[in-house]
Amino acid sequence: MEKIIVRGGRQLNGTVRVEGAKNAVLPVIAASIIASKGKSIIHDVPALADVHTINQVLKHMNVDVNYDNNTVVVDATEDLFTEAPFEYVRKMRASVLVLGPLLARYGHAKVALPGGCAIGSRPIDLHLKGFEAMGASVHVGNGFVEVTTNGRLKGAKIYLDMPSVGATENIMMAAALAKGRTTIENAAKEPEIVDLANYLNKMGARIIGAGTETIKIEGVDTLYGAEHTIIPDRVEAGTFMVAAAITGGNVLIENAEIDHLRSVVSKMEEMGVRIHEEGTGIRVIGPKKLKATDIKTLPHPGFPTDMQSQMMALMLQASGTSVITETVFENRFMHVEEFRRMNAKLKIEGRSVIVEGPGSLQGAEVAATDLRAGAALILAGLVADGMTRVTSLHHIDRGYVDITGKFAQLGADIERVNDDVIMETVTYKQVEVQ
Ligand SMILES: CC(=O)N[C@H]1[C@@H](OP(=O)(O)OP(=O)(O)OC[C@H]2O[C@@H](n3ccc(=O)[nH]c3=O)[C@H](O)[C@@H]2O)O[C@H](CO)[C@@H](O)[C@@H]1O
Ligand SMILES: C=C(OP(=O)(O)O)C(=O)O
Repeated sequence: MEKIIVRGGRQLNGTVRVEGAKNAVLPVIAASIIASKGKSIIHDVPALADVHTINQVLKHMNVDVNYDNNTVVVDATEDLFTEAPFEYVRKMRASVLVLGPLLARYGHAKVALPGGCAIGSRPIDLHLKGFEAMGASVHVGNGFVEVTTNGRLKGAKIYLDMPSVGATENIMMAAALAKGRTTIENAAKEPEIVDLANYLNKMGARIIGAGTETIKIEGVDTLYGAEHTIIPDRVEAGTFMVAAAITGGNVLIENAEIDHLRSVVSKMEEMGVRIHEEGTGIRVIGPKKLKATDIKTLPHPGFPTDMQSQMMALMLQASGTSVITETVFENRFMHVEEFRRMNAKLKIEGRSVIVEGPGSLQGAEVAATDLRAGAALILAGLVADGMTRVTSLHHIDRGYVDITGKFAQLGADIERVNDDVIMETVTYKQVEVQ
């Protein structure tokens, strides 16, 4: 079994570069299939398992996709097959983002139902309500959701019950080719929404207001391939910010956008961490002693749920009682049990976790329950006494490129090993000796 092994006690120092954002690149690659003319060239595409999955989804639909040297070239000008099967959606929920583009271009899309996952039930009802408001019919059966429309979608006024990132993206993509104007109210405001709107506008779409709670989309007849560079990954940047802070280190995080991280910066400063912009990056200097704080996850610009578990690791080292309240997902505390295996003092009370610090964390064998939880366990391992072994690495590989190499470059004692290989080698050596 593959494991990441961390031996705690090293301070992290140096420079690390952040990749293009996973949560921006997935909708952008999905959107590239709306272009019935021309190729799209997408730069700063991270070599993640999720990128591989979305590329596979596109290839399955007869799209010509080439990924080389962090650049994806997409040619979707041939006739496309409008289905995404369960084998891809099972691996990555963001596969549902092909619904909007396919519906807009072909009036038909069929995608396996994503189902729940380790952080919550994650329905897609808001995506579907949006499509229905634009005149589409939705049919759910045999594990699939099928969306169809006779002729072109029609622009509509759509109010989202909550500012869902995926629903905002799917509706924005569908509306780009609809007849007339679509208005999305209570839209998600995440930087990744802005990145997608910028890319769609380069393709010929007419979208204004992305990044605010009202997005207006004037439908056009055709979209064309376009060239685009993906924004930096604010969650990867945030993860390295915590790494610097938790080890009392001094790290320059390059290619990080401080404006995308205001809530994280503000909370970490409250904890005593020094943070400032430096060139195109962020410098983070950890204090000798961290202070406790409280956090509530919220849609952007509130504190991001994708940084909740990493901040929990940081709070475990802070003096006093901290409280984390998770309001975005109903079940995103699976990492609490794993932290407890490392001697963390944590108590779950409804949607909050009470963190008692500073703890004396102990190395243990722990499992990544989702991708951010995996990163958080590595962070805890950086300061734990002894050796921490993190398993279920497929989760981490969805969202982090070479996390082991990047931490090692900053001075961490960390390696990725395959136990099976070690066992085989040991057995072989024993045989030799005998
Ligand atoms: C690929 C990607 O970009 N993933 C991000 C995206 O996920 P995703 O787009 O799935 O997240 P949403 O913003 O849609 O979900 C937020 C909340 O709304 C609920 N909901 C959502 C849609 C819907 O139709 N009905 C409904 O009830 C969800 O169950 C959840 O409780 O935003 C999340 C919230 O910032 C992040 O944690 C994920 O990393
Ligand atoms: C929850 C996340 O991603 P996804 O929506 O792809 O599961 C994440 O990036 O933390």
